[in-house]
Amino acid sequence: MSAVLNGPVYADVPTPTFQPGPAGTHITIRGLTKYFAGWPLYENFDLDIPKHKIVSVFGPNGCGKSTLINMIAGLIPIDSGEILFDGKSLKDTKIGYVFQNYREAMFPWMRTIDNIAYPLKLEGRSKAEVDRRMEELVASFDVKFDLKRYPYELSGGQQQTASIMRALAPNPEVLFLDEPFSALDFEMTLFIREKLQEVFMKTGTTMLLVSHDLEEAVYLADQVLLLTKRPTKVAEILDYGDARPRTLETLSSASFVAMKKLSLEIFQREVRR
Ligand SMILES: Nc1ncnc2c1ncn2[C@@H]1O[C@H](COP(=O)(O)OP(=O)(O)OP(=O)(O)O)[C@@H](O)[C@H]1O
Repeated sequence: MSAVLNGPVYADVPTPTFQPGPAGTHITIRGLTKYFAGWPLYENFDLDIPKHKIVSVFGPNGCGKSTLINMIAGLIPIDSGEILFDGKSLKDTKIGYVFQNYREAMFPWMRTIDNIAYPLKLEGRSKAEVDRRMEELVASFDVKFDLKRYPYELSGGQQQTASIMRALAPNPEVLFLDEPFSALDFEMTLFIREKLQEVFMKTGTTMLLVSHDLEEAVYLADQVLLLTKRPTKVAEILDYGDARPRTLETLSSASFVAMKKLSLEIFQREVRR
């Protein structure tokens, strides 16, 4: 009894209520905390990611760009916090993920076409549905290579094209792209960049893109999310509203150049801090 009477007195601290993001928010991140080996990478990190937009994540080396999208995509567990998609949890949300290393992303024992159709089969779609979706994807990606080949028989660009098709096959609500162009040559980078923009203009799929290349990050983005060094915070969020489709001419337009310059200034400020 005395243990109960003399026990610690807890103040009546209200538990913080979940603060939803502004209208148009797709992904709400609240109180996200992640430590690696006892060191904080993210601590009490909040972010709202808008719906039907492409958000490019940019920041100093090792600040946690990949870890951030991997935590949102559920590939890396978080220590604490909450991540909701339109108020739903990840398990009720359809997502797609494109890896930097396309060579390890595809099942080598499956033909390319079966790799692409795999998520549809996993969803239990009928053969007719799978065939219809595959035809749509092949047409929209203007595929000129033989999808009956095994992934290792294709060029790097063809493999990355196939892995983007696979990620898009089930019409995800969110597409995550971790350095999707970094292992590609320039010609293939341009091709895939245009394809992604076309898909985005047609479907409005929310996309989160990690890129080391500032030009590429800005070119595709509606919003550039600039991060600080770790423990990582939002340095700034810049809106970039140039009309789509963006083209090679966009790269020399005054608004694009100004956006790139401003992003670079913020990036350098954070690197030197
Ligand atoms: N499994 C892990 N164990 C320990 N530390 C890790 C682990 N994964 C990532 N880190 C560390 O967390 C930090 C963020 O890594 P992450 O790869 O997310 O950064 P990034 O910004 O994407 O990096 P880069 O710019 O080099 O691509 C780095 O310091 C990294 O060393």
